Amino acid sequence: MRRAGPSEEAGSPQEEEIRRQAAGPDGRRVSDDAPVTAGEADFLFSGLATAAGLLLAVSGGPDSLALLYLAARWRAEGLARGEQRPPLAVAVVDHRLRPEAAGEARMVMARARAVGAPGEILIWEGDKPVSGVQEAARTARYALLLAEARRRGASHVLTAHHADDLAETVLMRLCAGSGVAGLAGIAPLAQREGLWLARPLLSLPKSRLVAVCAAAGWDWAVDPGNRDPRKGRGRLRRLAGELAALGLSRERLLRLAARAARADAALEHMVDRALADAGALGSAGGFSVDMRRLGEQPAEIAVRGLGRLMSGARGAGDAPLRLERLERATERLVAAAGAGRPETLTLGGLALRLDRHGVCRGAAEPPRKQRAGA
Ligand SMILES: Nc1ncnc2c1ncn2[C@@H]1O[C@H](COP(=O)(O)OP(=O)(O)OP(=O)(O)O)[C@@H](O)[C@H]1O
Repeated sequence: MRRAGPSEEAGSPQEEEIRRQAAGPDGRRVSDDAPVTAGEADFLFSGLATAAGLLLAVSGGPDSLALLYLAARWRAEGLARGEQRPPLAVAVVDHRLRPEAAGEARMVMARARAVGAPGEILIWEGDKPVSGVQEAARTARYALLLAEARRRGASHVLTAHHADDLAETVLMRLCAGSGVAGLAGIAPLAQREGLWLARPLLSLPKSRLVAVCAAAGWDWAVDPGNRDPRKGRGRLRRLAGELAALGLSRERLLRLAARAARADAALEHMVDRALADAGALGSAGGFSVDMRRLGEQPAEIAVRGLGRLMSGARGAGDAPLRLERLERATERLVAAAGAGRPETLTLGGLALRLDRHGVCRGAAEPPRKQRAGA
């Protein structure tokens, strides 16, 4: 008898569960314009009930105002039923890049007060770079949010990333030729500098978050996330209809992300074993690994293993390693280890030295001056 294979049409387990919980008694599909129900929010926030505290990152756009509304309702209704709920606080970052941002920040503070959550306006002070300002703003934003969470004793920073953000990210990564980890898109929960970054709304389309604000009678700022339609994400957003007509719909992109995330988790599990097998030792500042043993693994596992050791040895704020460079470095080290030949190379601020026994040691590259004098 032929066993049924995995269904191509099934959504991610989380999506399915939300549809099941939110569908009416007759099991109808939830409309993309329906506000998020209290039952759905219970499910979306269920993993956060025992957190030490939640800091909500609210920009004043409809997505993050909906996050504020839903989290505050979930907390109030849960407490009223005698259930455990963490304290909430709100933070808005004024990057001092747009004059309207100050007014938007005040509006967010008023909403926070209205739901009884303490709030803080965080300012990105100082000179702004001429190029790459959006990237620098994002880095500064997360640093400010994490510092504020720490100050308040919150364990989690919550952002309002949603399904359209996730689909767009996957599309951008496809365009950039990313690997499996990149195609997994945005993680619903990730550790960042000893705190948690949580995105509880990732399975909901943006239209449902707009519907939450509309139903609550909450005005929102003209979406600060709206981008120039001629560039990057804005351009992809403009093409979304055409891509969907070709079959590259939001649902398919989400399915791809869920499958990539599943494959990524399996590969990471293999990396754990491969590194233990290759006697890997790592700390902030350096690592060592038997490259000959690591090189016996499939190339994907060797690349990830070396990448993980390097990330651990580098600073938390360092720019991520470029995948192509990591792939080339792994290839060179594995080939040299196999031939019993010493090799030295530098990558991402680390010097990687392979001895003739196949042991590779990575350490922070000495500053240029010191090297010149050495
Ligand atoms: N100025 C801000 N203040 C507080 N939170 C913000 C601000 N801007 C964005 N956020 C939070 O980040 C989420 C994502 O926002 P947005 O899509 O604009 O980010 P991005 O620039 O694409 O960067 P990334 O997706 O990497 O965070 C928002 O839903 C909100 O929770």
